[in-house]
Amino acid sequence: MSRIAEIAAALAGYDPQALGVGAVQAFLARLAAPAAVTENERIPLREALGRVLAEDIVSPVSVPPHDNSAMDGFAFDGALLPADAASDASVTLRVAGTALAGAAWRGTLGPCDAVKIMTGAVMPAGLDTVVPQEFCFVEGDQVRFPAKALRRGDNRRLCGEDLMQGQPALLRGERLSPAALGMVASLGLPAVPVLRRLRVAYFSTGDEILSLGDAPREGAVYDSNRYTVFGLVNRLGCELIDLGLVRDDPDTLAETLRRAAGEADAIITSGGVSVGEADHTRAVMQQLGDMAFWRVAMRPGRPMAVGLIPKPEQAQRPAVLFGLPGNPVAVMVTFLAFVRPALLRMMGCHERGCAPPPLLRARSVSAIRKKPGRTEYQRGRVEPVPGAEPAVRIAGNQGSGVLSSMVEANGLVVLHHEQGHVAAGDMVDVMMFEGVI
Ligand SMILES: Nc1nc2c(c(=O)[nH]1)N[C@H]1C(S)=C(S)[C@@H](COP(=O)(O)OP(=O)(O)OC[C@H]3O[C@@H](n4cnc5c(N)ncnc54)[C@H](O)[C@@H]3O)O[C@H]1N2
Ligand code: MOO
Repeated sequence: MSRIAEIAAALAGYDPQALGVGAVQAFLARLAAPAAVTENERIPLREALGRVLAEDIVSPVSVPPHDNSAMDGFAFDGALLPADAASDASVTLRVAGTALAGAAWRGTLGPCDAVKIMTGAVMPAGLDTVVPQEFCFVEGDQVRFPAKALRRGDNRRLCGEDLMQGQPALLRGERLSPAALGMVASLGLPAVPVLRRLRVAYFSTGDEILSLGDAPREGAVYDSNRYTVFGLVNRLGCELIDLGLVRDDPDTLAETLRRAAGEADAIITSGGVSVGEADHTRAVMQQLGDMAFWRVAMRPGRPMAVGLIPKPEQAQRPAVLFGLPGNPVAVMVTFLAFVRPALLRMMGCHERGCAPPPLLRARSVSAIRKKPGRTEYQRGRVEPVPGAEPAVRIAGNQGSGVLSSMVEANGLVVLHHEQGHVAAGDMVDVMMFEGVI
């Protein structure tokens, strides 16, 4: 049995002519093998943004490396605070010295001594609490402050409270965010082991498509999908192999598809997956690979093809093909809902990192027409509303070829499979995509 047939057989109620969004996601979770990439390399931290860790990172040190102050103020022994937390008493101590960040104070303390301390300075031995300087009155070498607002241990950061020496700080499969880069740097590590970039080949199909630089001609449109996909794939940190624009000619299509499978782990195409007469794309895909052609119960993005295209060296894992519909917004929506999670899985990301963006609840300013029985994604602009839930407004023309409303939008209003019309003022789910795609 072919791999596609095997996965289809394992999914209850699989119907390629009316596949729900959830069923597509479940199918792709099986098709896109986790960690298609195994080769790894060690690279400088500065180059590692968006890359996927190939090994766990175990903390060689504790962070912070010592107990230190979280405030500019005075360090003292918290045992000197009155037992009654509500007490109006004030505490008066002698200031024995000053501890600076990077210059610890190492003097000897008397029983009622405090040390003036700066944020980040090492806590002097025996002192465990810091009173911020705003609460203090200083006279000569005496400092006085009200006890009321303070608890023992306040304003002190403990050694290892962020990361403990010997503990795993980050796990294999983490896609390195700016915060993760900073965290690795806080451990003093200048380089990280990462998996090699996933290689994604792309080509556009269609005789009516023009490349940039071509003179306009009647009935033709410029190839916008190539640039959208360039942006989408780059955002994920994959290597894009741009195979350009392929005419609707079976030999050229077959040659390009073979080349794509030879060079890449995944292949994305746009156009030619619907039922148009002049399209050879479907036939060529079917001839070269193990394919499924779907009508997904969604809008935009109804026709879609997925499959496996074997590599020239048969022993190697085949390339996963995502044949996206030609309409520019359908490309983006199917990428966000289906291709992106699958690519993340293939890149070696851990499960938590592979999910589509979480949904935000927002109040719809617009009434929205919606037929139950398919999932619809409408471009929307979410704005914060002071003191209330965020509001979402449907952005312009929702035609699946209209990119201007996609540019205006910052999220997709997700109208779920069973959902019907939405009245103005109803709450809806929005998949925020700013910074994601
Ligand atoms: N009888 C039916 N017709 C259509 C159906 C259907 O189910 N039955 N589905 C419609 C839907 S929905 C979509 S989406 C399209 C998808 O068709 P294809 O994937 O075969 O795509 P094309 O026909 O090649 O192109 C569709 C549309 O997009 C424009 N396009 C294509 N490539 C690009 C590109 N690289 N850059 C910019 N624009 C592109 C193309 O000019 C067409 O306008 O089929 C419907 N029809
Ligand atoms: O479902 Mo198609 O992708 O909208 O235009």
